[in-house]
Amino acid sequence: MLFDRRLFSLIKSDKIQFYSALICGLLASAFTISQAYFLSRIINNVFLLGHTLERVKNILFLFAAASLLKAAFIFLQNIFSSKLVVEIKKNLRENIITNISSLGPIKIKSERTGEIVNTLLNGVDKLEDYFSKFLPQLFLAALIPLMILFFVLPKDLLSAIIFIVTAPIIPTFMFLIGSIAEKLNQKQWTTLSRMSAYFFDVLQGIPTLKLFNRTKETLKRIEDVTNIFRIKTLKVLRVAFLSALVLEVASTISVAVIAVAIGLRLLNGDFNFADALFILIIAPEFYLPLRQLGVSYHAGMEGVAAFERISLLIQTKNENQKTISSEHELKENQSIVFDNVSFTYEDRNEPAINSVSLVIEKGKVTALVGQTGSGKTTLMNMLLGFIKPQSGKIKYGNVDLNKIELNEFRKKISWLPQNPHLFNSTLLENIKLSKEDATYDDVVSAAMKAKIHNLISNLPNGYETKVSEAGSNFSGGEIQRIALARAYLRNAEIICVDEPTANLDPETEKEIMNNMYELYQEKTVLIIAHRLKTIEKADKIIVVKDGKILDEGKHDELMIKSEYYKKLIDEIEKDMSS
Ligand SMILES: Nc1ncnc2c1ncn2[C@@H]1O[C@H](COP(=O)(O)OP(=O)(O)OP(=O)(O)O)[C@@H](O)[C@H]1O
Repeated sequence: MLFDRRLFSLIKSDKIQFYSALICGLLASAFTISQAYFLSRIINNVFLLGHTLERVKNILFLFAAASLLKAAFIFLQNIFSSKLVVEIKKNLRENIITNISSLGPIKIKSERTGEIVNTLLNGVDKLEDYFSKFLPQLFLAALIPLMILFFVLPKDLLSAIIFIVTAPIIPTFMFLIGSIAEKLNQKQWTTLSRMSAYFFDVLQGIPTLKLFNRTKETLKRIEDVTNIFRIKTLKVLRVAFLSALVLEVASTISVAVIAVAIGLRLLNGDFNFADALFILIIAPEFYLPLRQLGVSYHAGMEGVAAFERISLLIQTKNENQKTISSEHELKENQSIVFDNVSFTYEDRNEPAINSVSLVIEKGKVTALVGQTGSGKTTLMNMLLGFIKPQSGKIKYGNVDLNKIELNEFRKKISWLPQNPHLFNSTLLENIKLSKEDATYDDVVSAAMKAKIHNLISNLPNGYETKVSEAGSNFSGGEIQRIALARAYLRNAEIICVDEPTANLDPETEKEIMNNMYELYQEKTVLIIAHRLKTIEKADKIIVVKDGKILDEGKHDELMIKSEYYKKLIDEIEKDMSS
């Protein structure tokens, strides 16, 4: 269905712009009718009645005024439509971004980035024609012919009947052909999305493809994907051209039927010439909105097809939008409790976390240790709110995290992931990301604590230095320090750290680690620990195995009581010495 309620509801607050555009379209058509009326009178008066210029001066003036007003209303219609479209596209993109960010990194990873980018850019752009051309035309195609009929009916019943009989032919053809085109359009859009996702994958994986000498196969695959898209696009265009042709022929024949009916009566002398001319001039205008609807039908279908994908992205419920009730006010400095928490990933049979209960004590350092795949990251992602437990509770003090607004809780957290992301903006902005209202001096002081200030101030542009995409103009150690500066600036009460495992030389690693220990002072810290030093210094170590807590305690205690822990530490020591 081309009149999609969900799409129409996007107009929401911009209804005034939409209806203004519609009213301007209707007024422009009213002045087209006036133009036809005055023109028919001018021709009749000058050629049949032999009136002088002086005598037709008034009608000429009215004709010119109608022409000017028509042009003015078309201009205004375009302005209102453009404003409407800009607003809708802006709201839609904001909506998509908000929804994507509320999904959290785990769900986003399961989406294909290329597809999201295609939807965000091309998909939203496709709606431009839907709102600026198709939707107003849908209303105008219903209203303008009625308006013309209103003027023609009193002058000639036969012409009005021909209009009424022939008018449905164009929409009928349009919907018949359109239903075929609609399916083709959906397929074309799916192919385009897949192609974008594939290109994005290839772009990101170019070094890997080069390294494994797979460039040729990839080029062949690109050729195949592009060819499929070309064939599907041509199919859509073929149907679009065919539909335009059919609509043109149908409207031309209809106008011809009216012309013959009028001509015969004129020959017989039983029809007034001025009225006949008026109807003849106005006849193409009767079919014009229907034909234009046919032309924009293609744009409308593209918009609906694109919206199918967009709606998937904006429908994802923002589960985090919960309001805090007064009894759930967040207090300061509380311990965090995992109470019998379980979680299984969508595409897995075994739970990643299985009935886990643990306490992350306030003001203390808790380290998670365990083999790869044991569930450490999943536990941390739960605390960060990226994953919700499917059973059990996570509590901050007495407050269930499920019952509070996650963004409020997140304000209390600093996160140092293994590979911090730097954005393609200045160093200043990258550090300020953790505290929007920080001053320049705050940023410098945080950078000093993170021991990155000297490096930054020696750069030609200092804190205004542009960071390349994903920080590619900085080393792994430097990126870690910038992330550390973010954490110092944020000065949050809870710090979540996924300890870096690679990319750092021993000296840098030692310095960064020392820096981190300074940051941990008097904070509630949860670390996914990979270093013996960190583990030894932790106030509590939680040993994770196959999604369960195997043991917990201090390093010395665990070395005595847990064989499994001893084995883990042996492996860590081996890794560090290799
Ligand atoms: N997005 C995901 N979708 C499906 N399964 C996942 C996903 N992320 C993790 N898993 C699975 O969940 C289990 C726990 O993974 P998790 O990443 O929490 O382990 P980890 O202890 O942090 O491992 P590592 O030390 O290697 O980072 C593993 O079996 C893993 O394969």
